[in-house]
Amino acid sequence: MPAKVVLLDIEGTVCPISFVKDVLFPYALEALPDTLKAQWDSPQFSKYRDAFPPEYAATQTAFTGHVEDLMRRDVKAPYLKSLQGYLWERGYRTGELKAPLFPDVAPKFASWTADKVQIVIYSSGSVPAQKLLFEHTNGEPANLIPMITDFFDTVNAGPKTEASSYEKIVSQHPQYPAGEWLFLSDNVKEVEAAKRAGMQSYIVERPGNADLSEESRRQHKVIKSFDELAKTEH
Ligand SMILES: CSCCC(=O)C(=O)COP(=O)(O)O
Ligand SMILES: [Mg+2]
Repeated sequence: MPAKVVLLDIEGTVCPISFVKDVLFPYALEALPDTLKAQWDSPQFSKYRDAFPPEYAATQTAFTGHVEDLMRRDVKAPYLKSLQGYLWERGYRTGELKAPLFPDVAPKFASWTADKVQIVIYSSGSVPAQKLLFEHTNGEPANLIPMITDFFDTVNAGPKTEASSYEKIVSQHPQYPAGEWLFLSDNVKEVEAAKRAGMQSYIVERPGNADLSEESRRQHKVIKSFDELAKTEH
């Protein structure tokens, strides 16, 4: 059945993993010391600080060490993801940060929109960080937000490797049963969770992504570009 909703992962699916690891993460780490010095006790920053475990929210030194450790290990803790979105905001607003979408992404957003296919995002990045990214892209148009119906992260949906998270996302859009959703992700475990929830789901294999096992290739459809999606699939 053709999908009426396309649910998209971000990192490794619409933009390269290297943009996140080599551009966004270093930007956040560089912005951190000045942000802490200027805003540690400010009402606008305290919500990010207080979301950290108390032992790390106690001092700027402990906080910085924990942020560095989490980013080094790419731990997708919601309180880190929320802080990262805050730290990236200035970079996107000043034009220093711009999301390098794969070339097929923005044109496909336009054709899905023309075909009345809903575009929904589900990423470990926080919803505010997702919105910044899609508002500031290298695409044409640069701001893809008007084409996106909804945004989900691990806070409002749950972990991306659990079927219940995909069920929750579907429950937020009850006019579209799970079978009418197509989830696209670079992560095999996420694809498997979406399938357990009744969605259609394919692996997206982009340059720079982790290698896929032969077993994954046997069990799942793998695409290298959104252009490979036939009209019968969405
Ligand atoms: C949208 S924020 C930048 C990406 C990010 O921090 C992240 O963790 C992306 O993970 P994904 O679930 O999109 O692979
Ligand atoms: Mg991903």
